[in-house]
Amino acid sequence: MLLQIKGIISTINLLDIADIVIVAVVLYKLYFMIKDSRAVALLKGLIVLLLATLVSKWLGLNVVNWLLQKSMTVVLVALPVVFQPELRRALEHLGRGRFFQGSSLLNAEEKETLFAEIARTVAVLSKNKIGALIVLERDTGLNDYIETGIKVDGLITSEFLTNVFIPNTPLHDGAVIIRGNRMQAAGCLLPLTEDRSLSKELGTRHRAAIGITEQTDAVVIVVSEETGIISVARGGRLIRYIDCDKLVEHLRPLFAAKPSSLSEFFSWRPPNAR
Ligand SMILES: Nc1ncnc2c1ncn2[C@@H]1O[C@H](COP(=O)(O)OP(=O)(O)OP(=O)(O)O)[C@@H](O)[C@H]1O
Repeated sequence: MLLQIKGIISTINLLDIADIVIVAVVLYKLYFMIKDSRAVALLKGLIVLLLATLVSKWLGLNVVNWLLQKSMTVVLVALPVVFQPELRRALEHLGRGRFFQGSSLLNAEEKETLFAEIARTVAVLSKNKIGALIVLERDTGLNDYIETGIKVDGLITSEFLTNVFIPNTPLHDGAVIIRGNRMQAAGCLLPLTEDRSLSKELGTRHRAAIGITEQTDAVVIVVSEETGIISVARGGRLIRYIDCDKLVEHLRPLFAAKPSSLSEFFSWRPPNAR
């Protein structure tokens, strides 16, 4: 027995170890990607289906086994369709490494100015219960959504941004999209989330904020017209009841200069704050 183990160990070379490490890291990342997501429920369903298939084969239930095998095929074919947004985000994340990415649009000082202007705007809007939807572009281009609105090219200042959301003005309906420190468009239409587990009190403004962050890596700030509550959406999750003074603290890490693509890949976790 000991000799056998020694024999196996002596056949393992560096490439085998690298092979095992890569598979382990990929499985570990995969686990964190699907943890807390709807993929977990689906994975459980698949495991049940797999077990049922094995048991039916073991018991000799030929027709049941045949049916289960066919349904496994159908489920596997349907997976890319059902998880299109998740797959898209994962692939975009891979392609978003430093190697592929242009340099950040803003330097540290410009970012701080932008965040301060946004925080001042949000404070005014929240206090006066003026609804707002502010989308901050990150690495995923938002041109498709910019096209749905009215193009506006202007440096973000608190006065300018506040003005856009004043009720009954032409641009107040829909979302503002910001790239770098410039507004690209206002009155933009965003995709609504289809997440049925969301609280009924969240209307289309909040659902649009979550929707676009499911499909892109954008960060969205929402001010509720009804309550003045400030929320931040990212990665398909909504963090509510954000203190206006703390908004910058929420934004800063999301726009921090990135480490190399490799270390970013290994350190990535799906956002899970709600
Ligand atoms: N798909 C969308 N894309 C962009 N903006 C949208 C979208 N759907 C709704 N909105 C904005 O949200 C407004 C309606 O908000 P609604 O009251 O339905 O949402 P809510 O989440 O309850 O927000 P609030 O708390 O501000 O009332 C619209 O007037 C529009 O400005």
